[in-house]
Amino acid sequence: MRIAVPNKGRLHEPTIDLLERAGLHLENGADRKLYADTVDPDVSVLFARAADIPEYVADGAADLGITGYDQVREARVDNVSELLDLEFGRCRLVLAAPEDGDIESVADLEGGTVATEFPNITADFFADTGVEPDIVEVSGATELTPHVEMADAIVDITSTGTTLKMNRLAVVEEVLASSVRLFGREDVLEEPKVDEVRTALSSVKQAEGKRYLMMNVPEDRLETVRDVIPGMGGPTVMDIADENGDDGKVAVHAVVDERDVFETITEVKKAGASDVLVNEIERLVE
Ligand SMILES: Nc1ncnc2c1ncn2[C@@H]1O[C@H](COP(=O)(O)OP(=O)(O)OP(=O)(O)O)[C@@H](O)[C@H]1O
Ligand SMILES: O=P(O)(O)OC[C@H]1O[C@H](OP(=O)(O)OP(=O)(O)O)[C@H](O)[C@@H]1O
Ligand SMILES: [Mg+2]
Repeated sequence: MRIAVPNKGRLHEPTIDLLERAGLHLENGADRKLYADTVDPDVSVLFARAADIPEYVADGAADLGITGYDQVREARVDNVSELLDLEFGRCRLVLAAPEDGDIESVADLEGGTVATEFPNITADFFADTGVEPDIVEVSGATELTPHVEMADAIVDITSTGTTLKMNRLAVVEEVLASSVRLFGREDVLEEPKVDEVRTALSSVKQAEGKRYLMMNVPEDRLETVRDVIPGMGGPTVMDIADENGDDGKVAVHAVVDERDVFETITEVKKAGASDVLVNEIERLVE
């Protein structure tokens, strides 16, 4: 099983980091190499440009791919399926035009020109609107094209909006919302390894929003503490082995939403718990 991952650019680091956290440690993968092995002898990694990854997967150079949804859509590959939203690399493809110009709606682009690094997505977007501008493909610095009379508007990536603002461009309409996805070629999806990889990556995502709470609770307060612990299933309750005689306490462990931790600590303290520890969780397979 081979996974294609971004070789550089902003998606490279977070993707490698995710694979590592998922337990798929890379080996022999020094920078600038084309391939790397992983600790799993059945899983290797191919480094490729973010934009090339969907085609590599579709054509069989790799079986699974990790790249932006925008790239998957732009490649128009029809034999791959999405397996998991990895929820980083969040951005929007937007139609944007000069702030103080005449383009205020999609309809204003009839007979106009739109520059983009994403000609297929742009064509699909306009096909749905019935408006038919010329679409000009550029390979970078798209934001400049309206100011050099190459285009009336652009379709480009935005996240913080800084680049658009710097270039005095305003969003006319959202074209596509994107984030990084795990996807695979349809003829390999039934292989058990695909699900193993998907589960490993998803376990990291699951763990990100959770914390592992540990606390000591007097046995006679256990039910009260139980009642104020939210989250996954019931807490785990363990006897505390105590050489100096039983002091009537148990250890309570629970997985709790990160957002609930603050309130939960207040509540369990009130209910009689002590020695509360909050731990990060590396992976969580439900
Ligand atoms: N500003 C941004 N915020 C969030 N995600 C982004 C942003 N810009 C790009 N992305 C996501 O990252 C993907 C790759 O962009 P990136 O700029 O890293 O590569 P690239 O410009 O294609 O690299 P190169 O052309 O140098 O190989 C995009 O397709 C998109 O999914
Ligand atoms: O809304 P913002 O936060 O400003 O982000 C948008 C910018 O980010 C991307 O460029 P990137 O930084 O990847 O540089 P690149 O043009 O070299 O790919 C994208 O092409 C936009 O130009
Ligand atoms: Mg870029």
